[in-house]
Amino acid sequence: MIYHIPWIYVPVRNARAIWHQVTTSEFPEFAKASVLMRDRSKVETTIQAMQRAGPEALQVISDFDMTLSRFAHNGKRCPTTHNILDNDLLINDTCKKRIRELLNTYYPIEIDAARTIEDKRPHMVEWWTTVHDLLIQQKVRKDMLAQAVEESSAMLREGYKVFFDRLQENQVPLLIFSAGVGDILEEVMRQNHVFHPNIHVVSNYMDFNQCGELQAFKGQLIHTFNKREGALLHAARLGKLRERPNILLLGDSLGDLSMADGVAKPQHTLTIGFLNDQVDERKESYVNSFDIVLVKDETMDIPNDILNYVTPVLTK
Ligand SMILES: Nc1ccn([C@@H]2O[C@H](COP(=O)(O)O)[C@@H](O)[C@H]2O)c(=O)n1
Repeated sequence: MIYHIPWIYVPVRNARAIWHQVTTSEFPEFAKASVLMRDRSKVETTIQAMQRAGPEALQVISDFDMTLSRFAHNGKRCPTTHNILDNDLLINDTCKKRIRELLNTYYPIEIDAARTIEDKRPHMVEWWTTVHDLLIQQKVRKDMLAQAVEESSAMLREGYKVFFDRLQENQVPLLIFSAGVGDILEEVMRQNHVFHPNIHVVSNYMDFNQCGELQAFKGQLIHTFNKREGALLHAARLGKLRERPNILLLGDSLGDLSMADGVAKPQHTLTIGFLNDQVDERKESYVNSFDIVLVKDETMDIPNDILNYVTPVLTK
């Protein structure tokens, strides 16, 4: 007989094994129905090893859009950093219409479980470059960005403050590696009072002319599926950060798994994947690729629980 229990994805073949897993866990929070794991005992051993090494050995590498920020709230989609620019303050109606058409064309390709990453890459380059060109044509104004963020429905995941503050208090570096728009994600964090000094951002930053109008995007384009190149390119700039051997990695796309490829000598890596959309189609590949998969979970509860084990509470 094959039993299925919520937090373990693979079928368990006998009642003794189930009893063992239910009763011997040091990590009761993994019993949440939204938590899937391919190999729970490996996850637990990794957390224990990270705990022994302490916060000095830890770094967190995270994607931003739909990972630190929410995918949905009260049944409505929340905007990505690109979508926040869809505002009358910044772009005209024709441009909005075109950007929405592009989203409807390319987002389904980005999340299509039947296509390979190699197949998706050229489409992503096309999507990002077309949208960036449109934004440049609109001469998006730097002084309007903060208001656009204020007026947007962007939200960080529930429990975000505990997450950001805990990392800052323990001086654990947080590397945000985003294919979104760097200026916008910084502003989202600023307005939520969590843009702490331990945060380093690698993203697509806007380049403004002397009048404060968008004239280009800086550096090499980052899209969902070229983060490995970005990680290697920025490795030198990240200096000491690269030397922290234990990594907690958070992402919402299989492309995010390469965000840690620039780390010098990784020892213990724990990957958490937020599975927000196309759950049934993508569940299997996410469980095969991430150590922990959080299904339609809009909270930071599991990352916070893990940080509880690995970093001490220093205030209150
Ligand atoms: N014009 C665009 C381009 C991309 N997006 C979405 O933004 C996300 C950014 O990537 P992360 O690395 O931060 O996850 C990506 O998943 C795209 O769906 C967009 O909304 N508009």
